Amino acid sequence: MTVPIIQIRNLGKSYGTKQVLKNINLDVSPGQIIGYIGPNGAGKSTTVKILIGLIADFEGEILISGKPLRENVIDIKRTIGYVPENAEIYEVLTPMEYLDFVGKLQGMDESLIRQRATKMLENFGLRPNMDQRMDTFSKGMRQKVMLISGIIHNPQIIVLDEPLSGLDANAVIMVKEIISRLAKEGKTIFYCSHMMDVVEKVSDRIVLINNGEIIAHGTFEELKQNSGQSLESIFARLTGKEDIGDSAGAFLDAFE
Ligand SMILES: Nc1ncnc2c1ncn2[C@@H]1O[C@H](COP(=O)(O)OP(=O)(O)OP(=O)(O)O)[C@@H](O)[C@H]1O
Repeated sequence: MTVPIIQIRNLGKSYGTKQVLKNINLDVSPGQIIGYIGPNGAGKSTTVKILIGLIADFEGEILISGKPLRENVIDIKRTIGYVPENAEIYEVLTPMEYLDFVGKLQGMDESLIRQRATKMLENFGLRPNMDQRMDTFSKGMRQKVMLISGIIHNPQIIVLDEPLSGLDANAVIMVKEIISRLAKEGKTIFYCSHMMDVVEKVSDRIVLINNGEIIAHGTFEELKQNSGQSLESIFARLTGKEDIGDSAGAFLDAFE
């Protein structure tokens, strides 16, 4: 059996007296794509921030490639790539300057950064903008640069928080394909999203969290077995929000 690359054991997190993660247990094998989904405020970003070493104060244990995260955070950070949904990007820089900065923080050689960045920017259609300041960029263009910055160092684990945010249809197709190919190469993908249709298509396993707890876990086929429903309906049912149509009606009643 493959040794899990990520082992999350009894993970808990509180902000003051408010407990936002409770007893999260999860093993992820190399090459797996985990879809981590849950409603707003469920605890997805908190889990991710702990996983990438941004939040050090948590209960339980996380092992990455068998090593405890707490004691090996600097080394482990180099093996993880993170793409946040809304990153503070240094707008006064060009994509190339920004990627050069990020790559050097990861200990990469300048010529390798330039080579990879050029190729990746080019394939995202950003070649004409490579040396333009990013303050003129659209949200989607920035998101493409963020995606590249999260993977340029060729990490073993890639954590994506709503990576498709702001991307146009073609870019969405391309990123889905990139995610699948990275997984086939053995990279492990931890994919947080609200876009159920995409989660359903790209993930090997889906983990649904609500109020800081895992409430369902399995392949999409397993989750759907009992209900025969789409992931969106399963999500609504399990998180107790089956009356969304009523809520939408009530929302619009405000105009009356
Ligand atoms: N720094 C913080 N201090 C206090 N409470 C926080 C902090 N960060 C998050 N929370 C709370 O923790 C809970 C989980 O938040 P988190 O951002 O992890 O959820 P999420 O699932 O990522 O939500 P979303 O889909 O809206 O991004 C929420 O109730 C949130 O208000």
